Amino acid sequence: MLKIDVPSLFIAMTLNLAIISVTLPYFMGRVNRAARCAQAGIILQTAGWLSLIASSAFPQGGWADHLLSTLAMACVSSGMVFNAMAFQLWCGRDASVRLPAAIAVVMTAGYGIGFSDYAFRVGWANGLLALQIATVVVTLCRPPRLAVGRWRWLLVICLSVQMAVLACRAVLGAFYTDEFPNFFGPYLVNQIFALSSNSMLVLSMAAILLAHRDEAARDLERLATIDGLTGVLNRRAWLKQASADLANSVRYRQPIGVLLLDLDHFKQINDLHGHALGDRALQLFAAGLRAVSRAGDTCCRYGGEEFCVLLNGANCAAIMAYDARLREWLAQHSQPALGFALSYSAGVDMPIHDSDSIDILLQRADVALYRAKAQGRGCTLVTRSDLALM
Ligand SMILES: Nc1nc2c(ncn2[C@@H]2O[C@H](COP(=O)(O)OP(=O)(O)OP(=O)(O)O)[C@@H](O)[C@H]2O)c(=O)[nH]1
Repeated sequence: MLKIDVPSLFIAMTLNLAIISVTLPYFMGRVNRAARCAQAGIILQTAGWLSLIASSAFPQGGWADHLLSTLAMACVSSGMVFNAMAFQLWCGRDASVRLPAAIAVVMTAGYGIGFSDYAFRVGWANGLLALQIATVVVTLCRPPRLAVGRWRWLLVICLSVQMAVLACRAVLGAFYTDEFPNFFGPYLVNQIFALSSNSMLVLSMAAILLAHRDEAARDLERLATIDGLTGVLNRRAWLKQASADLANSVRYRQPIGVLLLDLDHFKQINDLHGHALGDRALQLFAAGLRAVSRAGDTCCRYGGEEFCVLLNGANCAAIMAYDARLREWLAQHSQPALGFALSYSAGVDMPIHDSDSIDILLQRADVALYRAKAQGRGCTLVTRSDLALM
């Protein structure tokens, strides 16, 4: 008959947790809040298990046992709070974990106060830890704000197993104390808990690393598509999006247009006010584009001091209205923010033939922009006079 030695399993698990706590920051890096929360959660869980094992070295019910066991409960439950924060962040939500945090506080306080009553403390601690995990499972099951991988379901499985075993321990400890008189004894529920804790630890680590990899992939995607200085799309990402939008607008016979914008005398701005203020002018301009854009408008930094907007569902009048809103926004904001008025020239184009590509639209808009510059800057011209009728 196979003998399952409960204390050895718990010691092995605590050792694994300790090794993970030390090595995880090295492999994962402390790159963002979610990673730091996950690492803090694992460190606290390790501290909790170490305290629990240390408590068994002292006389049962004595002050050292009382202190170390209560500390263990505080660490384990707050470790779960930090892990829950990481899960929230990885799902694209804010790190709100009020309910698990409140359960951690209430559970630890009640455990410390009622420590002398074995049935109470075991029922209370295990029951509330199970409830705390249940709140985390429910949150994980809610639809995430970001497209996340299957790690979410892996965590749901791991946590649900832990929750079920904790709930059993709560019931046995509180109502069938004779069958569950201590934590490290060779009782079936202890053996199941020790085995499941070990295997769930391995699976949870895999899920955490997968979640972290998901996030790293999202960061890379963002870096590859967003202009670092202004926060709007870069040219490559915009061209991809604009080509798809143009194809759709041709298919569904919807109007669409391109507005190519170039800041006026930007070299002079850099020369007179310095490169840093030049950068701020670019950021302000991008903020203006975002402020006046509506759903369906996609703007990007086309390069240097040149920007581009694709206006879905917009005819020429709507594009000129966008342009007027932008000029008004800049008139209000550029002087107070920069100390000088920021102006731009722009060219507008819309498709003539179904086969017109986004590159052709941009080429024609660039010709109109060139004419606007030649006419003295600070104005927006359309490529052909008949566009105004579209
Ligand atoms: N501060 C800053 N300047 C930039 C950036 N990218 C490009 N520039 C500057 O933008 C200036 C563009 O100058 P030009 O192409 O001569 O255009 P301009 O001075 O705006 O003249 P017009 O377009 O004819 O009105 C150059 O001096 C570039 O160095 C940037 O990221 N930050």
